[in-house]
Amino acid sequence: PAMRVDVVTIFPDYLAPLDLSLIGKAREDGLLDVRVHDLRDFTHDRHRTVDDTPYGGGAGMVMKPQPWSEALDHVLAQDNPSGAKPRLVVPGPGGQPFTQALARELAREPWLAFACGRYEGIDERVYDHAREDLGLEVSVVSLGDYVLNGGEVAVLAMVEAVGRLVPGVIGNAESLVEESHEDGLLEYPIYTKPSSWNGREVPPVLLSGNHGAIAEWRHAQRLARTAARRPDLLHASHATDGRDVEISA
Ligand SMILES: NCc1ccc(-c2ccccc2)nc1
Repeated sequence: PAMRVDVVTIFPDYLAPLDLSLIGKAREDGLLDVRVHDLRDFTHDRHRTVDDTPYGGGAGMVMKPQPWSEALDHVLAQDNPSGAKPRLVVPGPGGQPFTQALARELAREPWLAFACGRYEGIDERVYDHAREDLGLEVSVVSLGDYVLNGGEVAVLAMVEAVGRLVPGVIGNAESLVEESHEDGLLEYPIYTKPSSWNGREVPPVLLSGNHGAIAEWRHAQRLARTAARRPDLLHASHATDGRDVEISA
């Protein structure tokens, strides 16, 4: 069964990359049903106004609640005779961290709706309305502690991270296992032909055919890389054997 993904944004063209390559093919194959909605289609004034000044003062503008309410009503009503509900995901710098674990969780949902904020964000009553009146589960999700100009770029990243986990989207060619963050360690260095390039050799163990030694070397590299670059990811279960391992920066 396809996963349905709705995205509401004032910049629908920003989501055009979802028509390309992997996600695009998954859409053709009917594995992903991605629909992009222009928030301005749910305004009724001549200027298609979606924002206004913040109560309480402060810089910037706030997204008005009414267009969002009508956009969400449209999403919920479109091709939805059973009255099913999507999980609403709102990218924002103040959200819970987006992790591979959350991507896996979202990949199990039959229907996701993404709300792309712009300006300083969306009127808080939209979140309350979605939860209390529309009965939606609403998750505010952050891709990292930095501020973008809007949620569209974050949605592209999340749809790619989640979409590729939907069964059938990734062929067997692209392996899904042993990826960074799949089991909490960063990935090991990888090499391909030629074995000698630019005066630089591929680590001999990888040409040895000794699969036990290769697996050992790779695990040691993952531990060392994680210790060097992401010590926050290391925990007790990743006990090293104490031997030092040379790694690239
Ligand atoms: N964590 C990345 C991220 C996601 C969304 C936004 C954002 C900025 C302005 C308005 C609405 C959302 N910023 C950063």
